[in-house]
Amino acid sequence: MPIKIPDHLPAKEVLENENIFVMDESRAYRQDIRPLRIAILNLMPTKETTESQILRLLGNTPLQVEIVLLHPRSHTSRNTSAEHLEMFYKTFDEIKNRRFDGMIVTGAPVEQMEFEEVNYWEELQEIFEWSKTHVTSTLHICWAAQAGLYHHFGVQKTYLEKKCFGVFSHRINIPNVKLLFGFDEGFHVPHSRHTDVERADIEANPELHILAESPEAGIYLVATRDGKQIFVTGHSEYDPWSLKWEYDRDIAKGLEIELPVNYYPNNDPSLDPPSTWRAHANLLFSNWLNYYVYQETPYDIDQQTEFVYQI
Ligand SMILES: CC(=O)SCCNC(=O)CCNC(=O)[C@H](O)C(C)(C)COP(=O)(O)OP(=O)(O)OC[C@H]1O[C@@H](n2cnc3c(N)ncnc32)[C@H](O)[C@@H]1OP(=O)(O)O
Ligand SMILES: N[C@@H](CCO)C(=O)O
Repeated sequence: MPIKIPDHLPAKEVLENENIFVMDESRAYRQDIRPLRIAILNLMPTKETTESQILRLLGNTPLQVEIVLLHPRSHTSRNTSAEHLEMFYKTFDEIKNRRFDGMIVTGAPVEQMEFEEVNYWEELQEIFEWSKTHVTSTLHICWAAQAGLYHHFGVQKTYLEKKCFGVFSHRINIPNVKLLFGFDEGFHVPHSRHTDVERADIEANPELHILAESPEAGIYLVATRDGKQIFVTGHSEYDPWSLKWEYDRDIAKGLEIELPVNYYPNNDPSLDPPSTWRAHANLLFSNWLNYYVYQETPYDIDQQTEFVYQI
């Protein structure tokens, strides 16, 4: 939440220069407050695990957040029960006449097929188009980041020779961007993917900015200039155990898989992996909710306004 301080207090300029978000009294007085409406399009097979991971991060804010869980109607889930979906989820058709302050689109284990082979691709494209007019800011995670970059900007994914698997160190590329407020210069994020996006393909589009990346794992955070679309190639939302489950699963299946990098103490898979990315994950989600959703969305959500923020 922003600090509200008197309009002409000298500390206002000092804090603004340090990138602390300060709201003067006159703006604070004018600001109306209501719960934020966030849609979560959950494409993961392990939907219940992902629900906890994302809600844990969205819950770490003083803002009230109202959640609408979505699943693609054009896909029959193998790993989540129909009862669970019936009880807790809606489909796009049921909500497409509403507007949302924010939307999160999760990853999905379909990255090794072409986008057009994914059976809900057409529906996802329809949702991506709708998000441009009905959602203030959309956060795309892992495969959804690749899908969104491809749909909106024609960025192709590329196949990695070896799975990018582990916890990698990252650095900030552009200082003073609100999504990265409070971040340390170096921070850690898990990645778990067989595909990638190329720097040159992102840089070729002047609308896109690479906000953070990793020398080993590559591009991590990309945003449009107005912050309306955020693309996150890693899994900051993962639990400490998520990479272990994936590693154990692949070993049990007899798949070729190396130990996740920089994960187990002494690279010993019998030892408990510590979480080294939780603080960053919380900050990423609360910065997004605060600066890209809450501060930008209109009080009357059905009223369309232009974004004022520019990176
Ligand atoms: C790059 C990223 O975004 S990473 C994020 C993805 N990571 C994860 O999902 C990690 C957790 N997932 C898992 O561990 C595994 O997917 C498991 C254990 C749940 C299932 O593994 P498997 O049995 O080998 O795969 P399965 O055959 O069930 O297919 C996996 C998923 O892909 C879906 N899928 C397969 N083919 C298609 C297709 N053509 N179009 C759309 N979805 C497809 C399956 O339907 C299933 O998803 P669902 O449960 O929502 O229906
Ligand atoms: N994180 C994914 C990558 C495959 O899409 C997994 O290992 O399940």
